[in-house]
Amino acid sequence: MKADKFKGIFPAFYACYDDEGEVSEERTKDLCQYLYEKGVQGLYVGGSSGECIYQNLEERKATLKYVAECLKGKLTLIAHVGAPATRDSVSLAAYAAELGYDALSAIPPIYFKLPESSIYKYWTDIMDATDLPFIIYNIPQTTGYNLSMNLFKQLLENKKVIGVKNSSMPVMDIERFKAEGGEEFIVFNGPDEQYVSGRLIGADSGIGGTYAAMPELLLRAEEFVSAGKFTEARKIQRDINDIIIALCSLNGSMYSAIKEVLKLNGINIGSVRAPFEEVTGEDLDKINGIKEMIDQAILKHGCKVSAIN
Ligand SMILES: CC(=O)N[C@H](C=O)[C@@H](O)[C@H](O)[C@H](O)CO
Ligand SMILES: CC(=O)C(=O)O
Repeated sequence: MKADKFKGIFPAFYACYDDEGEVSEERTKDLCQYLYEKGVQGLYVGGSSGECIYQNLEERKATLKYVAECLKGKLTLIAHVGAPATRDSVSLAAYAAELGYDALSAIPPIYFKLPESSIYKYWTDIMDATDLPFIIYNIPQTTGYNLSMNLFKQLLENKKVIGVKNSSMPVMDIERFKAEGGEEFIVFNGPDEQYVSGRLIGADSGIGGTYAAMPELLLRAEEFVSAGKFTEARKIQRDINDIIIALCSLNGSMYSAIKEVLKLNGINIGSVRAPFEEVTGEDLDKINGIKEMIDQAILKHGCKVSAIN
């Protein structure tokens, strides 16, 4: 197991739609190329940011396919295959393996409040479907289930479990998962607002829903952390947080705000799917200001604008 390929900055990939709201091959590949050129280490495809819960299986498979066609062998690709029914997750997992993804990941079952035995079975059924390594996704804010140490330890007995993406807010959860998982076990920081603190307390890497809006800043934060430059790291985290708060302060979903920012960067991946709401009216005019905040922060912190050239 080469842990290094799971180290670094992994933007959560967005759903890319055409003007009619259908998954777009061309726009999916545009976003792939854009992020590749920024120098990120990998992508987390089809998660919350991929609007997975609002897409059908065919759409999710199409996205997995377009991303693999563009970036397989170039970046580390993690397929999120969580779905309400185990059979759909298994079908997505098998397809991701066929496409050559590097790892699978999944949220726990949603909607029904199932016992831990069912959650264990759900994740294990996904793992049994392929030879790929597996990354547990703990995101209690959206799933209502917070991974217990008990179930975590049980899952660690399966050698396919190589990591956890932890999005719960206490950074101590990251510390505990790392302590229990061990040196080789990969812990991904979930909350982008706590990237620096997550890394300091034990996270190896980060997967985040806002990274693709400002990959330069996250890559730079990582440079500061790995160089032990903690004052600089804290300062860039503050600017990242101001940007996230601004992205979340508009009248539509954060993903809509981010997609509008991306449009200003020349990347049109359409809008968001209902029930997510679009940013509209006067709030749409505020996007220019957010893009300006990102550009200013990129300059201020001496970020590389492109990894290629
Ligand atoms: C609750 C949630 O969606 N968490 C995401 C994944 O961990 C984050 O990446 C957020 O999108 C990000 O921290 C902005 O709040
Ligand atoms: C991290 C995130 O936003 C996702 O699950 O896609």
